[in-house]
Amino acid sequence: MFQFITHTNDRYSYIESALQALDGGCKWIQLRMKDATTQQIKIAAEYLCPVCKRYGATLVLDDRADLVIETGVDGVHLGKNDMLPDMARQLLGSDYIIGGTANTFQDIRRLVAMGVDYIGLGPYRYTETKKNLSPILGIQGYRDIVIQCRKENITTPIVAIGGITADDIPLLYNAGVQGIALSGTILNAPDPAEETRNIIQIIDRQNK
Ligand SMILES: Cc1ncc(COP(=O)(O)OP(=O)(O)O)c(N)n1
Ligand SMILES: Cc1ncsc1CCOP(=O)(O)O
Ligand SMILES: [Mg+2]
Repeated sequence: MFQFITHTNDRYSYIESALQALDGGCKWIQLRMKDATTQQIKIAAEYLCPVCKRYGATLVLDDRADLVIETGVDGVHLGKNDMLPDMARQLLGSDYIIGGTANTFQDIRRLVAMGVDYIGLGPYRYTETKKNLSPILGIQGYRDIVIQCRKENITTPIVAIGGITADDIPLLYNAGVQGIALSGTILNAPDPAEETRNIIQIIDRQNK
């Protein structure tokens, strides 16, 4: 599992960042547009929906469960300040993907009880991409939390996030996560589509 989280810099808009990742073979985009208006998010989501379908990629929105059905995306990623996942499930039903953010094992327990499809666990390390970061987990944090999940037979996929680069991926998979979410390391690479290809190869090797 590899999710690209959209961002913007002096070279790429949010939409262009998604197009770079799609060109590189990414099959799962999260449209995250912090500080954008509802109208801007809707326009970007409605543009990316058919593009992602052409690429055979899944598209989820960050935060905005309320816009999922009307924009036609595949689901939503919810943080602690967003709609509760069980409320989102009531709104969306079982055909949509709902992800939730965790920083601790207790967060994971709560999210699993609310029926999320996957968990974004982080941050792995410091990142400029998100303000008000939760405490950094580091590799030992992931190892400890994965062990606790196994003890309680929690099998919801865990996606590591936060300041992750290509070099970190084998270590994180060895710690027991099932997926990786990336933004900056792709967007800031000299050739983001090429970096996406490189990362997909690394992840494929972990899954063999
Ligand atoms: C895969 C994934 N994991 C965690 C997050 C963080 O979500 P959230 O805590 O809601 O913070 P914002 O992204 O909304 O700033 C995520 N977006 N994706
Ligand atoms: C959205 C989010 N949530 C925790 S860290 C993060 C940012 C991930 O982006 P990057 O890969 O650039 O650190
Ligand atoms: Mg959020």
